[in-house]
Amino acid sequence: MSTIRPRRSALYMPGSNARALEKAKALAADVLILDLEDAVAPDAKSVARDQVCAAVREGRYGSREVVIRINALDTPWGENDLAAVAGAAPDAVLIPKVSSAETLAAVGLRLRRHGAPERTRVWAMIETPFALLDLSAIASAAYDVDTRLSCFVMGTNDLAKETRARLLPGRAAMLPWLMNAVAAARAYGIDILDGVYNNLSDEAGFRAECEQGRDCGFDGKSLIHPSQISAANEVFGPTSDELEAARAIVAAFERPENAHKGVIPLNGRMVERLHAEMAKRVVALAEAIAERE
Ligand SMILES: CC(C)(COP(=O)(O)OP(=O)(O)OC[C@H]1O[C@@H](n2cnc3c(N)ncnc32)[C@H](O)[C@@H]1OP(=O)(O)O)[C@@H](O)C(=O)NCCC(=O)NCCSC(=O)C[C@H](O)C(=O)O
Ligand SMILES: [Mg+2]
Repeated sequence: MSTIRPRRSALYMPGSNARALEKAKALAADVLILDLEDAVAPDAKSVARDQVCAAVREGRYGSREVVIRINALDTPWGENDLAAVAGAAPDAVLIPKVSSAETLAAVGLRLRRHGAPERTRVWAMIETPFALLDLSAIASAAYDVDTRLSCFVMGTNDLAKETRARLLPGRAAMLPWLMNAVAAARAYGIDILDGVYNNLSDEAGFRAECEQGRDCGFDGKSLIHPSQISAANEVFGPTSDELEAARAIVAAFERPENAHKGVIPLNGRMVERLHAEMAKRVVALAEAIAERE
């Protein structure tokens, strides 16, 4: 089993907000997304870029994964963002509004030219109608090591804007796109994070959407406020019952009498080796979370 990096909670913060960048050092989010794009007004773009790169260079974010979202390459800021971010060496650069695999190839090329270290990965926002029509090709960029692609992040606000679909409780209109994106990510072995929930005062609605995202197969949820972190961590992490059940499955297949069996009964259920693989992943995720905490 490859090393698992918990990505239950990914908190966006405006790169122009120095207080938020500082506060993030003590928050329990698995991932911090320092934003240079939509959360930053045009006249604050260059100050935000300098501030974010300085904060990332200085570090002190502990085990949290630090990701910088740049402006798209076809905007007035994108090229300068990418050059500056390559030097700051975050864990990943998040590219907004990716509509084709070619964009990811262009990003990979520039990161190499600007001397970004190998450990800096590329994450892609899925938030345009063209991306929805070409998910498989975009995800397949992960097989080209030069693109560094390792994670998708859903941009459900932009999807609602571009398609005119409504973001209603249950997200019926979005579900086909969400599930196709999950399938594309899994096909090419990358992680995928769900979109944000905009209503900060609706805790029950937020939790329900986290549960829906987890049930759809997402690795975690992108967030907009620190108050959303603990519910996301809870929902996207294994419960103690799930962990106990997973350990029981792993242990059952390790017993000598089951060594050559493909399927066994356990506590009244059929359990196959594929369930043992799933169980091993649950155990590994729980261990990675425990290590972090
Ligand atoms: C949504 C907010 C503008 C609300 O701000 P505010 O009313 O100031 O929040 P609070 O007063 O409740 O803040 C309390 C303290 O917490 C800190 N804080 C708030 N938000 C963050 C954050 N995101 N990260 C870190 N720290 C945060 C405040 O500084 C307060 O601290 P203190 O002074 O010590 O009390 C605001 O929450 C916010 O800006 N959120 C992020 C918005 C954002 O980044 N949006 C862009 C990403 S979403 C997106 O683009 C999705 C995608 O592309 C799509 O298309 O769907
Ligand atoms: Mg967006």
